[in-house]
Amino acid sequence: MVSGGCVGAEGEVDPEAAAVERDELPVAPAPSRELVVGYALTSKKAKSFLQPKLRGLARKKGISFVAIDHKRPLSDQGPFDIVLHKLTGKGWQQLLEEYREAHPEVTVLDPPGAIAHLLDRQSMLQEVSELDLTDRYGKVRVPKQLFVNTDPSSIPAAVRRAGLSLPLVAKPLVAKSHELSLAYDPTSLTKLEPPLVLQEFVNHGGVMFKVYIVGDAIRVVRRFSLPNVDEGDLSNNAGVFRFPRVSCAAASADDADLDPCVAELPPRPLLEILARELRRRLGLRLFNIDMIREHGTRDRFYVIDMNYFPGYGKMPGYEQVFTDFLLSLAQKEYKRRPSYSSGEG
Ligand SMILES: O=P(O)(O)O[C@@H]1[C@@H](OP(=O)(O)O)[C@H](OP(=O)(O)O)[C@H](O)[C@H](OP(=O)(O)O)[C@H]1OP(=O)(O)O
Ligand SMILES: Nc1ncnc2c1ncn2[C@@H]1O[C@H](COP(=O)(O)OP(=O)(O)O)[C@@H](O)[C@H]1O
Ligand SMILES: [Mg+2]
Ligand SMILES: [Mg+2]
Repeated sequence: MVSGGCVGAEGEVDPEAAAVERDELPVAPAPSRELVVGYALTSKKAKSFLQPKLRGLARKKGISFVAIDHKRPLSDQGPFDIVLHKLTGKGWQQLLEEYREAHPEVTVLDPPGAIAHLLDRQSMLQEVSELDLTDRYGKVRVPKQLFVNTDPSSIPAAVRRAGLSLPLVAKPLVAKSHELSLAYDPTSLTKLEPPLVLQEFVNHGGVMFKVYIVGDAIRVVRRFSLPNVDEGDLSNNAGVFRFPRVSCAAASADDADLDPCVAELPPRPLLEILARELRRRLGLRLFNIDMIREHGTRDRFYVIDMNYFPGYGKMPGYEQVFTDFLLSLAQKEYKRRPSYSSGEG
């Protein structure tokens, strides 16, 4: 059996923490009053995220979660120290932007503009692609992909021109739509419904890695994924195969008896660089990366999906990670205040 694994980001040096250690900055006392975290989430998300264990631990640490009415101005509610949100809709975006402008002292997780980058599968992987990460621990790439918004009959020619090889994973442009399919042959490409992103299918042994990011913390879990496709499958299959959400919670692969070459977690230093760079480039603190290892290699990885504020309720130890993260934000905000630097804090 391959044991499950968690990756922490202890290797990173926080310059502020280092300064405190050297006694160059006074240590900020924990905020003496309660930390109020307003949340604007769907009821499904509130249920999966705000589990009793999280609420209980938060209460012990002086954090309270307060539901936000997404139809009313935020300034009439609260006051909040932190706002957590995952709602779409123009009305909400507008209310949130107005609130951010009026209350720069409140940490909004995360800025709507930065989130928008992950809501569209065409822009989602752009930073990973530009980063083109290669170091001694491995390479991280994006599968060759093509955005199509043309007449379906012209898709085979567009695919040929772009030099993409079959089979292709067809993904709706809008990331919150999860109706994906696999197209094995050119004719089946004409049955697809644009706008789509077509991505080369990469064999990876049926296991993928969910890399969860919460501020500076990183945790990784294994999930079952699509099996390899071989030459025989390619010549014997035709058509478009819709596939269900293979990476759902029920399919956690952390306790399965897996081929160690397939199941070995991506090297931690590689994930640390990847997460740090993406946090910085995207301006996001709450997201996840879906990664696969090219079958038959040890160190060639592909990022296939990224999600804003994913299903953290399934991340081992998320209660501790999240409450620590929220407290660290409060500390940072406290240190930014003028009263802190003038020594009155
Ligand atoms: O519902 P959950 O807990 O499975 O979380 C979904 C995520 O599942 P996972 O983290 O893989 O377990 C899911 O991740 P995947 O896209 O399946 O990789 C999405 O983040 C999904 O959000 P949205 O539908 O894209 O807006 C997430 O849905 P929301 O909870 O945000 O609605
Ligand atoms: N390029 C790819 N190569 C191989 N498998 C893929 C590829 N893209 C997606 N998959 C499989 O399809 C699943 C869903 O695709 P993903 O892009 O993560 O969409 P979603 O947002 O619905 O999770 C992945 O978890 C993985 O199992
Ligand atoms: Mg995914
Ligand atoms: Mg997704």
